[in-house]
Amino acid sequence: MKKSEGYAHGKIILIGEHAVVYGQPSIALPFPATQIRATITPSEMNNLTIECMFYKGLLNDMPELLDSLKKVIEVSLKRLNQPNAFLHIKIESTIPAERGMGSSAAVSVATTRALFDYYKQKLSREELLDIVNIAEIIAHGNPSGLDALMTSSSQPYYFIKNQTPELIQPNLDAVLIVADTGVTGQTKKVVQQIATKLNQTDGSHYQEMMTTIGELVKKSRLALTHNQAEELGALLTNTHSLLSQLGATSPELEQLVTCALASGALGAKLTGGGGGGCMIALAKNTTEAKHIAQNLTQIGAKSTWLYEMSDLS
Ligand SMILES: Nc1ncnc2c1ncn2[C@@H]1O[C@H](COP(=O)(O)OP(=O)(O)OP(=O)(O)O)[C@@H](O)[C@H]1O
Ligand SMILES: C[C@@](O)(CCO)CC(=O)[O-]
Repeated sequence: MKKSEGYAHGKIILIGEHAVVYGQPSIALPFPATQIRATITPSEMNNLTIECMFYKGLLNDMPELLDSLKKVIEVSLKRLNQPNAFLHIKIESTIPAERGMGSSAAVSVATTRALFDYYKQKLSREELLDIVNIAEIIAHGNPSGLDALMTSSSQPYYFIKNQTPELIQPNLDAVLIVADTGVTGQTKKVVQQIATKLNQTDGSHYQEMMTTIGELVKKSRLALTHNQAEELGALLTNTHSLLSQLGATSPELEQLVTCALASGALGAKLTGGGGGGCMIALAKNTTEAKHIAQNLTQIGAKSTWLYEMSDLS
């Protein structure tokens, strides 16, 4: 039986989420600890069928929640000149959905890769990002393009919307803890709420916050590449405070950030779209990171991961 597979992984935004939508820089890391696989086989029903954690059935009957997946399939098949393909598309994922780890972009990346592979067509990086970003407009409303890049790349990037992303080479002896509140985030909603704040008559205060986040990102790049863990930690915490003022946090995120800092983290912040989802904390070393992760679990974090920053050197 003909079969193809496409893969993508999660991403962690170290710093710059939300402000990146408005042209500020951001720094993000690939997160290969979480993965998505899309598998394509011929459909036994002479139709296009989908199987994933949210739904099993015909493409045409998919719930609105999966509109971005529907879009990515339609756009890919159109570009492949296969508008009436009879396929079964199965999505298996260890990226928690709606938690700021880029699950929507990763589903699109894996599915596009699998479809192009099924029809033995070359897929350039530009075309992949173009297709995924069309779907991300549905998922996020006004995507920066960061998630599409990061879920399909294996290296860290310094990213500014509509500019060629710059690879960065971290030099940091520290460990990042990633913790999931277990509560779904609301990226699209938070992106919309921030847009409303920026557009209101007294929105200049929020514009200034975006610029400040951009400055903190630039400083973070220096700290990340010059082994300045304490400096980076402070920059992360400052950014979290600005993201909170922008309305991107949630009670569960606040609880985990406060707990991480009280447990000795050098810094902590939400990551991704916010409104729930995941947070990150920076620890001096693995021992401290394990201690912080343990405390986060005790107060309710659903999952925690340790990310050795030296692995990126
Ligand atoms: N395993 C999956 N199977 C099918 N669709 C999925 C799966 N995981 C995620 N999705 C799609 O991605 C959507 C979640 O996207 P959303 O932007 O809210 O979260 P995220 O991408 O994880 O977070 P962020 O964009 O902040 O990093 C889901 O509503 C669904 O459409
Ligand atoms: C919140 C945001 O900055 C990151 C979501 O992972 C949105 C985007 O960049 O498209």
